[in-house]
Amino acid sequence: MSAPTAVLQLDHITRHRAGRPAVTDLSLRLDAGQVLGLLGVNGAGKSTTLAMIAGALIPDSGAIRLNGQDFLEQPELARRAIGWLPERAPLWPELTVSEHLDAHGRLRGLTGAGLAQARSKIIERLELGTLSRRLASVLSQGQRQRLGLACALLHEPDLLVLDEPANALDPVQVAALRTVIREQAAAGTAIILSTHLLAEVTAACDRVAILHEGRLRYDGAIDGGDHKALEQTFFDIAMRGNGSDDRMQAA
Ligand SMILES: Nc1ncnc2c1ncn2[C@@H]1O[C@H](COP(=O)(O)OP(=O)(O)OP(=O)(O)O)[C@@H](O)[C@H]1O
Repeated sequence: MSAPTAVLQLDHITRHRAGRPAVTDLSLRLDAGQVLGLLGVNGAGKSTTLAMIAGALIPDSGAIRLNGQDFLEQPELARRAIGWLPERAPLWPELTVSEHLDAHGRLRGLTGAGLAQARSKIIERLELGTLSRRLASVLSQGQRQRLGLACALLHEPDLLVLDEPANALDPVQVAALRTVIREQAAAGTAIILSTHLLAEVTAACDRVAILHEGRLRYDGAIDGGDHKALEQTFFDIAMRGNGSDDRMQAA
């Protein structure tokens, strides 16, 4: 029996920024219902990788496939299949919460009753009801993040891309975010999130990929219990850059 088609497949992608390699020869596979944590120190290439997955940056070389389709050849399909929350949720200060959801829905091909239904559902799920008429300019950091997540989830994407989603959230908001991630994965969404905190990965993900200086240095499952070995691996890679290929696991 052949393996199911991956939701996301990166094949040897490379991208330079300002003339220097930011991501080099990166290959990754992500299946439905999986939560992959992309872990790395500042400048490791996490945001560049996620921006390529979300279609905001084009790789210099390599291929990205979404549900088996070449992403670069079919940007429309990609837009509908992906929900992206960048590091700082890009909001228009003069639009309300509800207007943001409408605008994002239309960009993803939702209209009429379908859009109204999707908007009500996500407002209820992310508890945005009391904020729906508020302008983005007056939202707190946590509320902005919640609206950004609602925009990313509105169209029920196959793939959710979250760049440092727990940044600037308080512990209650972090717990709520993890609940949404777990529920979304249980519903079959493939999720990739970036962080520089190992604890964030062990709490929210079932797999970890460690990037260092733009290269994949480790890819393995996260099991329950003691994460000391993983912590040591991350430390070795981050501090000495010598998490060697022999540590690479099959996910
Ligand atoms: N807009 C940009 N212009 C030029 N170089 C950039 C730009 N953004 C990132 N880079 C460079 O690309 C490399 C990878 O950066 P990237 O932001 O992808 O890493 P990161 O792991 O997300 O870091 P952080 O955790 O600090 O956000 C770094 O060397 C960085 O200096």
